[in-house]
Amino acid sequence: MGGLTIPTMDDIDIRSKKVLLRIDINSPVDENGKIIDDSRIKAHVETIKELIDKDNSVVLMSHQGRPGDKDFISLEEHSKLISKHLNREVIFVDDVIGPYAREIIKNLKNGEILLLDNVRLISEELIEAPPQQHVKTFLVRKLTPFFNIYINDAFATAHRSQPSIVGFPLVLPSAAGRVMEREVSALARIFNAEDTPKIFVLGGGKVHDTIRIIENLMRTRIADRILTGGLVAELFSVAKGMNLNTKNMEILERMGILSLVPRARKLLLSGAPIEIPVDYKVEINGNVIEEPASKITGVIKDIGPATVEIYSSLIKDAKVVVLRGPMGVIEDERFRDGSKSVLKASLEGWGYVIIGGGHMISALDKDMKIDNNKVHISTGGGALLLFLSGERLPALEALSMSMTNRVMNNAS
Ligand SMILES: Nc1ncnc2c1ncn2[C@@H]1O[C@H](COP(=O)(O)OP(=O)(O)OP(=O)(O)O)[C@@H](O)[C@H]1O
Ligand SMILES: O=C(O)[C@H](O)COP(=O)(O)O
Repeated sequence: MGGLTIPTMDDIDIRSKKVLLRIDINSPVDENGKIIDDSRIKAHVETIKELIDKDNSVVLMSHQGRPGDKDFISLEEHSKLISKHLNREVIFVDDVIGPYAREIIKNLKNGEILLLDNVRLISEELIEAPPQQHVKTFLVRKLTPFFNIYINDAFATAHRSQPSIVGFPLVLPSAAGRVMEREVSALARIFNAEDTPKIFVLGGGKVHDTIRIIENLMRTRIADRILTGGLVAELFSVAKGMNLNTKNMEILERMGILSLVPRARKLLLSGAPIEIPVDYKVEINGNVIEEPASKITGVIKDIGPATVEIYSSLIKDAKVVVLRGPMGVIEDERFRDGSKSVLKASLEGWGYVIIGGGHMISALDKDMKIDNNKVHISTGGGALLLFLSGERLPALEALSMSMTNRVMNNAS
């Protein structure tokens, strides 16, 4: 991807070794600190299974939240969920680099799995710095001697230049795990010039990030069409000179979105193929009504049925469809139709579909048929945004560097 080649588990000898496996099981938790969605945990089962089947002993490392936040919790419950999905025992140790953890790592036998506690208990893990600096951290220096191999399966943390992500690849033979590998090869399709037409369906509330994505799509001339929803659509509607009425303008102002209007105008003037909704579902005094985009009186909450029809027909002809961010306020059942309909059209079309972002993924219904050969559901949030903005992901750079280092070491 982006010219980077990264080693996978097929490129290194991973039999009967002691493996350090960086995963991302950072999960949403409720007010009592209980995990409410274990999809990231489930995603890593395949990589762990493969390592165990190859007679390795596996030490799992992950973060959860950040110090000071409510979701900064121990990984004990995570260990139980990994164990449940793997159907095998997972030892948990409430330590990361201390003598107790190191002793257990040292004595771990082939076929055994150990989960270390939240790696962000080690303050070094919060520092963003280049790999060469992170090689010198206590985390990397204390743990490296116990391992033969480092595998990074944490695509969702690929945008962080932290020691557990970029430090180990410089000192241990390293490779991408199966989740990382799948993400990278699926996302590489986005920048493959041969797969056209490509349609991007961009919605949600992270408008500052999304405008960077659109700027990159223009720079790289990757998108044939960009269909907007959510607050992204409102920004481009204002930039096109539509009158969204005072209430919606106040919301955009409060969220700092109006400051992006000049950038949005510049994109439109440079010929960006951006489509905006022709109608919306709005809320007025608790009631839901449909209004044409030219006559908005309520608060915009979803794209309307005419827009769904136009977007769906465009999506069905695409070779690659990328969906990120919902079309409306999907937390409210009354405003989920827009997101569900564009998802349905994408799944029914003949193109390859990439779905990213927690909200859009949560709009997938259980009865929607998902063909894994043509649908990729990304585990990445921030990492996916950065990737789509055309920026390099430190995790991939470090894995790529590890390969160059190995080639050089073998030659000397
Ligand atoms: N018209 C709208 N007005 C206000 N909020 C909106 C509107 N449309 C969508 N949203 C909000 O956008 C939020 C989701 O956007 P966001 O960009 O965070 O997407 P995401 O897919 O969840 O991203 P990630 O998983 O990376 O955090 C939801 O909380 C939703 O209510
Ligand atoms: O959920 C995420 O985006 C990743 O787990 C990274 O977490 P962070 O934003 O706290 O670094």
